[in-house]
Amino acid sequence: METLLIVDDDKGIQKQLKWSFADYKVVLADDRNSAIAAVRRHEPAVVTLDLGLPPDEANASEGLLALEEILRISPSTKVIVVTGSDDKTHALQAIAKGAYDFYQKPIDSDVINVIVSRAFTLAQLERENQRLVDIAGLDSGIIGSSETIDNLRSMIERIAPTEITALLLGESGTGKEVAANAIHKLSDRKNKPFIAINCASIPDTLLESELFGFEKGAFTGAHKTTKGKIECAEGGTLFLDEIGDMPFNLQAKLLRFLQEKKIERLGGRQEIQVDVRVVCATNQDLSSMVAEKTFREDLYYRVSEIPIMIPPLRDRGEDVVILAQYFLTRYSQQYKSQAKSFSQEAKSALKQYKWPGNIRELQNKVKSSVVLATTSQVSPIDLGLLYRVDDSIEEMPLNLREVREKAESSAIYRAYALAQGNMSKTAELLGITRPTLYSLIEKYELVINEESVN
Ligand SMILES: Nc1ncnc2c1ncn2[C@@H]1O[C@H](COP(=O)(O)OP(=O)(O)OP(=O)(O)O)[C@@H](O)[C@H]1O
Repeated sequence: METLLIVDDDKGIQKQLKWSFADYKVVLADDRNSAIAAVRRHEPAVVTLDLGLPPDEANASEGLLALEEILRISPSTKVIVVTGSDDKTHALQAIAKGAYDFYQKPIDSDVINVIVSRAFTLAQLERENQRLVDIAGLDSGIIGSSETIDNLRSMIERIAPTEITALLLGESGTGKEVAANAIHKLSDRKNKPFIAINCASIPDTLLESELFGFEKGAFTGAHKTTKGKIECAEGGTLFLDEIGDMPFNLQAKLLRFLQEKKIERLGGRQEIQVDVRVVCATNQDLSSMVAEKTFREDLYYRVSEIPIMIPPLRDRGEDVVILAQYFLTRYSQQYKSQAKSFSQEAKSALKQYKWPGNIRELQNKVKSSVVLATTSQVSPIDLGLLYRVDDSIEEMPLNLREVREKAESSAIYRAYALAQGNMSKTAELLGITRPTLYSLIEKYELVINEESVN
């Protein structure tokens, strides 16, 4: 239960307020000293403070001093000042000193309840944000507090200061580039460039010049000598994403750079010494590529001195909610949206979904939910996710029609999750046609992700 401190010297008002705040643990104080003692002892998130405290009941000097002291001891406390019916001046003075809001007597319990409950909501959100910042605040930038992420973070902290070549393995969108960047940021190279290049997204013919650079006149269109990504990363870190897509004929040249730290630009005759640390990533099975002779064995051993597995989001437990809240806060500020938190159903839906696109998919879903949400709480509908009520047998209704309906919607949800959102596969798994699936979804008012209707 949240603690609310009421500071008022009028016993009648104390009683009235205590009675109207039955949902909180109410602590009472009747002057500045007892108010300060209560703040230190009970650390209330919200305080209502009558500005007319003894020995200056007719004015606001004691109340304003109490406000300053409370905020000095506990700057995040939400103080709602209570003033006389026509005392706007002191109310505004209090706001200028950092009070959260003001309220003018006579007391209307409905109105003051709304103000206090909003203050608690804000305090709670601020606490949640602070918790996320604490978790995320680690220099690594890798958000999450699950055991798998803790292990990943400590592994990264250990290898970052060394020159070892790490091979980051994991599904698409799990945060391989984030991990590579963390290795860079926690190393002595942190003030030098971090350069990422995705070997799969650059045509084979261009990859060599992108990486190694070229001399003027090396090929048609090479109007001036240009440095490649390796030289641009001098002193820093080069992240080679999708290393499995490196063309075979370029692999020998890459190996030479990794072993001797020397490169030659395209069309150049001169060797250039470079000081670049390399981190690689792939979601392919490099060892079977070695067996199939599409990836050089010597390069494989050179790039995978330490293989690091980045776990998929579905194996990170509560992290999905922590990450979602982090993205929600970020996008809500960016889009000036009123969406501030997730409903209980939305949190369950986030945990139930399998996230085939991992954190990238989560990020995109949260981003659109921020735009779609019409209230401060994001629902599963805003996220475009299905939400399944977890029923234990004891909680199942005895009415057979209801049991059937619940079982059906639960089966639809499971099939949908197994089919990773593909509607044709969902229908196939359930042994029904797509139109029947759609009519069941409509009947049970299940929410589906429109993007995945295919
Ligand atoms: N732990 C994390 N904390 C915060 N954001 C994260 C985290 N992991 C990933 N992200 C975000 O998720 C998105 C995808 O991450 P990233 O590009 O690092 O994945 P990837 O595994 O390299 O993907 P791909 O294999 O498709 O290149 C990025 O926007 C990234 O900022």
